[in-house]
Amino acid sequence: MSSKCDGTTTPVNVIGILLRLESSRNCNSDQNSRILRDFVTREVNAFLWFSVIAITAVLINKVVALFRLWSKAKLLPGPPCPSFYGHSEVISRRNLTDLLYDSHKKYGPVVKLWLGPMQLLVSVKEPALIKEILLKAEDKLPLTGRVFRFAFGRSSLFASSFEKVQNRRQLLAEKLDQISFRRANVIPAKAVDSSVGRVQDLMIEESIDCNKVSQHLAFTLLGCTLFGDAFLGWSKATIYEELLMMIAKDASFWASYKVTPFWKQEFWRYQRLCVKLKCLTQDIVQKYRKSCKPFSHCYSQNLHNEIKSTGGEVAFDIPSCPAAEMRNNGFFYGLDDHANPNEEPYGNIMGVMFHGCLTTASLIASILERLSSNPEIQEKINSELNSARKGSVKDNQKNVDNMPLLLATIYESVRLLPAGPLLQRCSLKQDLVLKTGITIPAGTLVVVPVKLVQMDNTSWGSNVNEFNPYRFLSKACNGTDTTQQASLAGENAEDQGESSFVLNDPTGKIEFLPFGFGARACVGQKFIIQGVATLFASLLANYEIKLQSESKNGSKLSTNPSASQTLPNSKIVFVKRNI
Ligand code: HEM
Repeated sequence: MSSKCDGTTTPVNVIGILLRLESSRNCNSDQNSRILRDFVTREVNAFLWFSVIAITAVLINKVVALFRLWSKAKLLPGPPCPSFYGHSEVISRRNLTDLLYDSHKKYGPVVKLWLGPMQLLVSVKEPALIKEILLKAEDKLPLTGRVFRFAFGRSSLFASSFEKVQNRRQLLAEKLDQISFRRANVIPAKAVDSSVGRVQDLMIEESIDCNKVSQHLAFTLLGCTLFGDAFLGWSKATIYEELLMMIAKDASFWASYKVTPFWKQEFWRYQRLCVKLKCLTQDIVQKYRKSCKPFSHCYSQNLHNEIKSTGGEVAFDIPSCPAAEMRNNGFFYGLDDHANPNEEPYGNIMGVMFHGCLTTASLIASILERLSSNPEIQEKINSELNSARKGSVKDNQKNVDNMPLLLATIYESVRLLPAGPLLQRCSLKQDLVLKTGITIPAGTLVVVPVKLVQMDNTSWGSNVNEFNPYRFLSKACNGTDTTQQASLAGENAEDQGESSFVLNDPTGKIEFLPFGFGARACVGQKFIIQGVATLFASLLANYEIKLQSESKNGSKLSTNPSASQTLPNSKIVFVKRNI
């Protein structure tokens, strides 16, 4: 007799043995499944415990970070928080610049606002503090990179971390310097030439929409810079411009989603526009690479002859640009690196077109608006242009360099209407400790309200709201180097007669921030100031810009420094000069 696993006994014979074998197999499989069940239960329990511990650790971390942020933020001045969710509701009801204007007035140069329970915004308005922050905080908020990433893929020029953009920034700056040095004048002259053709088409009842023409001039200027001759003969340029503007309209909206909105049809429509733009970018880049002789000698000679034969005049001499030199130094060489897996092919190029077009269009619109409502300044610039031409026709750069009133007009226009209302910075990893002892916690969105800084009467004088390019000029005394300061404070230099002026270049002054400052300042600043100056020199040589009579009354800009200074988009008229 032997016992079964359940305790019963079976006789020792063949059948018995078979039955015993069978029962022991059953018994083993029961045991196995019990062991398996125990194992699974233990594993699941271990996993659950691990998850609970991990989630608790994350939560504790968050709570500690929250308390740390709150305790540090408590020391910063600012309006009391209306709810756990911060000031978001107040901000959505009011313009942020207006809110900051009132808050700075009440709380001083540093003000905090809560955008959410974990998102702190600190605004700084005092020049010394601004300088320190813009030099110390080199990162930007991740949202900045998201606008470009959503539209054009991963980019190494417009990303939030400074580490990622450092190299490409330097490379772009070098390329733009080369362009400024070699062909600063030929680009705008051609841009004007090609744009004016379009300007005629855009004319409705002899007047033209200021924003539309500015957008077109900016697009042509940037296109000519990046793609050379290939751009001027490109049949798809108009579609490219339209696509770029359609994307620009929605870019911030889609980037504001924390989770990519795959479920929205409109999002896919937007993505299709971005893909189309990429295909067109590829097309023009290939054309550019094939031609690879932007502004060749041949073209400039033809253009020169053409203009001479029509009796017109170009503002400046057109330099030749040897093809071999351009082939080796092609604009995209190194800038759009296809071998880099962290970059979308053509992403940087689309990013530069996007940012460059929007900001430059806003600057051109502002200048057109100011010039059309200040005909006396326009005429003075025109006589400045005539004397510059008499002086050094051969030296391209010197011509705009010798036009201080034109340059001052550009600086004054961008002071009154900067491309964006805020500069933003962020120190992603470390707290920012300022010399004054103020600590701004890591991850805080630090903003500089550019409009408020550039409209501050303590830096710019009592006439801060007026368009007065003379604030950037000093009177040159008897041709000597001695200059009389009539600048920043905005004294009326124009009252000092028709004597020659020298420009007090505001670049690098912390009260003048349209192109930012510090490690993340705009790479295109020098290039675009020179480009736009040459563009206007060419434009004013051929046309007088006038405000259409019925839009005169409605075109006054607000004089309230906190008010959002958007241009009224007046209708302007280009009147051909008799030359
Ligand atoms: C009137 C025209 C322009 C204006 C007003 C303008 C303004 C600005 C501003 C305010 C910034 C941010 C600076 C900061 O945060 O300190 C910026 C960044 C930048 N700009 Fe411009 N910009 C203009 C044209 C251009 C052009 C034509 C290019 C290139 C061809 C360019 C390239 C860049 C780049 C690459 C950055 C990113 C810098 C970074 O994030 O590190 N900009 N620009």
